[in-house]
This record gives sequence, C-alpha cells and structure tokens, in this order.
Amino acid sequence: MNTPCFSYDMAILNETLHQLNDASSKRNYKVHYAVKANYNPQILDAIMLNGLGADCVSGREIAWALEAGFNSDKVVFAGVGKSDEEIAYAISNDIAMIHCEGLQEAITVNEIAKSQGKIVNIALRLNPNVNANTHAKITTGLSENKFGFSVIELNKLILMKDQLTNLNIQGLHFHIGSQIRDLNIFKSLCEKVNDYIRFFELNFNTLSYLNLGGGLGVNYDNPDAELIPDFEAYFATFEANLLEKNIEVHFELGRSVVAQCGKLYTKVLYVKESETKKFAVIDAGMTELLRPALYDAYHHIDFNGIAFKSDVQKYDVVGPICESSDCLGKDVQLPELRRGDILVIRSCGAYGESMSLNYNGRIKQAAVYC
Ligand SMILES: Cc1ncc(COP(=O)(O)O)c(C=O)c1O
Ligand SMILES: N[C@@H](CCCC[NH3+])C(=O)O
Repeated sequence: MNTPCFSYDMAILNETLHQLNDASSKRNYKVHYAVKANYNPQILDAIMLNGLGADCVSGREIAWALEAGFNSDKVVFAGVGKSDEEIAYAISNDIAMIHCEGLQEAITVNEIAKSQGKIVNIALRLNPNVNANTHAKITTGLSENKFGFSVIELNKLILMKDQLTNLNIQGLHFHIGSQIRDLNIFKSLCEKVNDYIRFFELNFNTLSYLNLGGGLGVNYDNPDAELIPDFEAYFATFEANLLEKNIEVHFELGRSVVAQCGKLYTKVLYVKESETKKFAVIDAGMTELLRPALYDAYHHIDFNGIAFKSDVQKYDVVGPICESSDCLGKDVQLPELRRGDILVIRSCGAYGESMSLNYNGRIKQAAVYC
C-alpha cells in the first residue's frame, strides 16, 4: 500500500448503516447522510443503497449525491452561503427541501423559484441557542454563531411571507453542533424545538417537516470499544422528548455514520530527538487529517509494524507540512519506532479525506476499500 492512504472497512460501514436503519425506521424517522463528512463514491453508494437520503451543502455535493443515485426527493440543501447558481441548480433538480438560513436567502430562493416557474419547499433553520458543549469551533447553535435565522429576521419573514408566493414554508431545521456525546444536550434541543413548533404553527402553517440535524459523536479515545455509535439511545432521546408525535422527523448524520470505518495508514519517515521530545515524522500530515490542527482533536494511533516491539516510548507524531500545528498526536505511546514502520490513525472516516488539502503541493492518494 502506498502511504499516506485512507482505508475504509465496508463491513463496518454496512453494519453501522444496518443498526442506524433499525433504530430510525422503527420510529419512522428519516435520515439524510451529511455528504460533507465523506463523499467518496463507494461510500455514497453504500449509503444510498441502504436507503438514506443526502444532506448537501453545495451545488457540487448535490451533483455528487445525484450521480451516486440518490433520488432528488431524498436530497436536501443546507448551508449559510448558498450562491444563486447553486440555488438555481437545486431548484432545477427538484430536490426535496432547501433549508433557508436567513431573510435575504429566502427572498432569493423565492425569486429564483419564480424565474423557473416552480414552488419550492423550504424549511427555516433556526438557531435555538443550545450549548452543544463540544469544541467551540464545531458548535453551531449559539446565538453568536453565523447559522440560521435570528429572531429579528424571522419576525421580518412573518410580515412578508405572503409576498413569497413561490415558497412553500413547510417546517423547521436545527443543527446545534457536532461530536456531541452527552445525549442530554439533544434533550435540551427538544425542549426548545417543542416551543418553536408552536411558534411556527401560530405564524406560518401546520408544520409538516422537522429536521433536527446531526451531531451524534463517536468514541475517538477508544474506537474499538464503540465501533458503532448507540443510535438506539440517540433516537430514543428524541422520541421521549418531542411532544408532537405526528410530524415527519428528519435527521442529518455525518460523523456517526462514517467515522469509525476509516483509517489513515502512514509511514514513519524519520525518528528524531530534541532535548525534550522524541518525534516520529510521518508521511501524513494536517493536509490529510486537519482535525488535530483545527480543533486539537484526538485520534488514536496504532502501531502496525512488521516485527513486534514491546518497549513503550512517547512520541509526538508529526507530519511533513511547514506548520508547527502539523502534529497528529502528542505524547503518543508507541513501541520504539524505526524508519519505514507503519502507523494507523483511527476514526478517520469522517472529516478526514473530505477536508484534505493540497497545501505544500500534497497529492491525494486513491483510497482503498476492504
Ligand atoms: C447543518 C449540518 N447538518 C449536519 C451536519 C453533520 O453533523 P455530524 O457529522 O456531526 O453528524 C453538520 C455538521 O456539523 C451540519 O453543519
Ligand atoms: N469538520 C468538523 C465538524 C464540523 C462539521 C460540519 N458542520 C470535524 O471534523 O469535526
């Protein structure tokens, strides 16, 4: 295998999808996969074949989802900065729903729909001001975050909604953040959502669409202890805490679907020492896995050498990129390393390859699937 290289275990992915479908379908919940987490065609294909919809954040993601075979009536379009071209593309492909994040965007969607002679289904993304208690850079549901309608803009929309004749304002959308491990946070979301449903029905129509976003976290510390997230407990939290039982409820999960099926294989280029540290310089860096540099994220690193070596040493596992933040693991306990040893970085299926960069002239290797 050439390194650095992403490897995906399709059996883990399929078992994850199976357990996800079991837990969601018994409650009649609909799940759209957040394409941004990993858009490799083989991954999209497996997800499409398992019956999920696609949650897209750009015109290209919509195109990838349609090319992968997702029916347009299972594709939704979210995002805080949709361009006019992307909106026109989404409307011309008759996707199921556009999640609108602000007043100007709603007006723009209405104009573009009118120009195409169509009525477009939209859901309003609201910012419920729930603290997801996750890393500050991946929290999205606080009023200081850029996402969703503010109360000021929502009130303006209520005043002008009858002029927006090419919009069918069907419901509400929320997404409070990512890598949420404490299910009580979703309980707090439901409490806010219960109030917003009443508000919506008072000011708009009967609510026929409710999308509660994604955000379910995975076990990065000990991936083997929890290869498949507890979807049953996740959906049960919503079932127990949503008061309105007769609404079509949607979710858009990314990380929990694909994180644990992916590993990043990398080779030790050099072992070197400073006065205070030992470094393992590897051939993968922040260009392949940005999460540690961006969010100080922890990824478990396994040794996968040819000969077993029992001495445990502490290494900072660093990449080749000209940035000090290019460190994929600090004080990682590993056997004594040699040039050419292979390390395996775990839980890389979500936001690994999809966030990879060409910085420093880096070339992306083709992923492998097993
Ligand atoms: C609007 C929206 N929906 C869904 C997701 C997917 O989230 P996750 O991968 O945490 O399930 C994200 C990413 O956080 C998002 O921003
Ligand atoms: N990309 C992030 C999460 C943000 C997802 C999109 N809102 C991560 O790797 O954890």
